Amino acid sequence: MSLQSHMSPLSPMSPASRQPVDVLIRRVDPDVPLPSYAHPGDAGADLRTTEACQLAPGERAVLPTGVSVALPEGYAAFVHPRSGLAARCGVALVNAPGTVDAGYRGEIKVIVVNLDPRGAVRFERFDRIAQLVVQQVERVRFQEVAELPGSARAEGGFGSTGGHAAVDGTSGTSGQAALGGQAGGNRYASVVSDREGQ
Ligand SMILES: O=c1ccn([C@H]2C[C@H](O)[C@@H](COP(=O)(O)OP(=O)(O)OP(=O)(O)O)O2)c(=O)[nH]1
Repeated sequence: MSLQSHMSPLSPMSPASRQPVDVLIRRVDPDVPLPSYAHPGDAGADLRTTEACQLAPGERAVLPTGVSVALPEGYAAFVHPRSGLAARCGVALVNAPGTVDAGYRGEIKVIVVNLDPRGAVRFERFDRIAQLVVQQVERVRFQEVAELPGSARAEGGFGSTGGHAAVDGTSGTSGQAALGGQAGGNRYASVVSDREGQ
């Protein structure tokens, strides 16, 4: 019997059909728990800080995780924020997602920032501060051409499809530049009309 004939088209692939990829890991801090997935099906394995740290509003820090890895060629790992810390405390990663290259053998670090305008955030040693997502990545050959092939989106970007009240084209020069200034066609009125049409 083929695999497809006894699986509904909507059923997820059986976990047994995808073998985990082995990744060599070394503890820089001998006591740190290894990164682990909290639930079956999770994409990210939690990373912990090996240093306690307190961040005032707006402050950032580069925190050590106590581990280094050797990823197989063709893979990279991405350091992602934890949504619970973001929603409850305003903690973000400055460079989210951080990229860990296959050739990197140093300790994985996490660049946290406290975006809460009022409250300080404190991390204790071994608190889970981020999650590591390991993915296959392509290397490409850039082929220079004089003209690119056409597409439906063409050069539209930076809010060209509307839908955000905050995109009013008036706050900040960098925003204006990104929207193509006054001629960008994405000022507040056009965003409102876009919403009314939904
Ligand atoms: O959140 C992060 C991001 C990066 N790294 C490590 C792994 C990565 O392979 C290396 C370099 O990262 P990246 O390429 O982002 O840094 P860069 O500023 O471009 O430095 P470099 O010139 O060393 O590539 O730093 C981390 O530990 N955590």
